[in-house]
Amino acid sequence: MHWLLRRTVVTPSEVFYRSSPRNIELQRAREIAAALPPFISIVGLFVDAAPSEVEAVLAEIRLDVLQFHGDESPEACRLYGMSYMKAIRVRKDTNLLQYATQYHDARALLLDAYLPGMAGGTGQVFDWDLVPPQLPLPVVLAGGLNPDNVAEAIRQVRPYAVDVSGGVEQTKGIKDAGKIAAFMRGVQNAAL
Ligand SMILES: O=C(O)c1ccccc1N[C@@H]1O[C@H](COP(=O)(O)O)[C@@H](O)[C@H]1O
Repeated sequence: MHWLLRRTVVTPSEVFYRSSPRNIELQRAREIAAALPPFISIVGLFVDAAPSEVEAVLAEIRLDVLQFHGDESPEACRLYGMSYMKAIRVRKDTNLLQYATQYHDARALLLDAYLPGMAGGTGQVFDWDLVPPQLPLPVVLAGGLNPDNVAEAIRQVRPYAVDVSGGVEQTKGIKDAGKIAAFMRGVQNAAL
């Protein structure tokens, strides 16, 4: 789920990554997409998926944005001619300016925590001081955000949007409406 900060817009993500507890089958993803009101963007999350896998999803569901959360090259991200976000798992020596150049046509860089052996969705926060203030691409801040820390994260990083998964769940894969509402209040409290 992503929150754009200038306007409060919520964009749901559908996870197409078999190793994730949040992985969703095509049929269910289609049902969710069909139930959404108009003007809501749907993000499809992939981790090093084969092009045939991404194409199979695109043939069934109208995704608006692709979120590449693995080690996809810029060329791999461009294969579909669609808007995409590249997720970068940030650690001390990550050169985000270099990534912004490599993925210059991405709609945003999505910054997540680095945890060895894990693609993402870890619920871990990374050191927000590692985000340079003048990145030339919009930043979607992710990684361990929750209702208690999101306002501080926004004040410190000033991202274009925030993204949360585990921080608004009851159990892995099951979202909690109360926590989502609390998270939204946290976003509004940041008062940029
Ligand atoms: O949600 C997952 O299981 C997942 C698996 C593989 C890659 C990314 C995944 N989720 C995304 O990770 C970030 C941060 O999540 P969290 O808030 O720390 O739980 C977010 O973009 C999730 O959509």
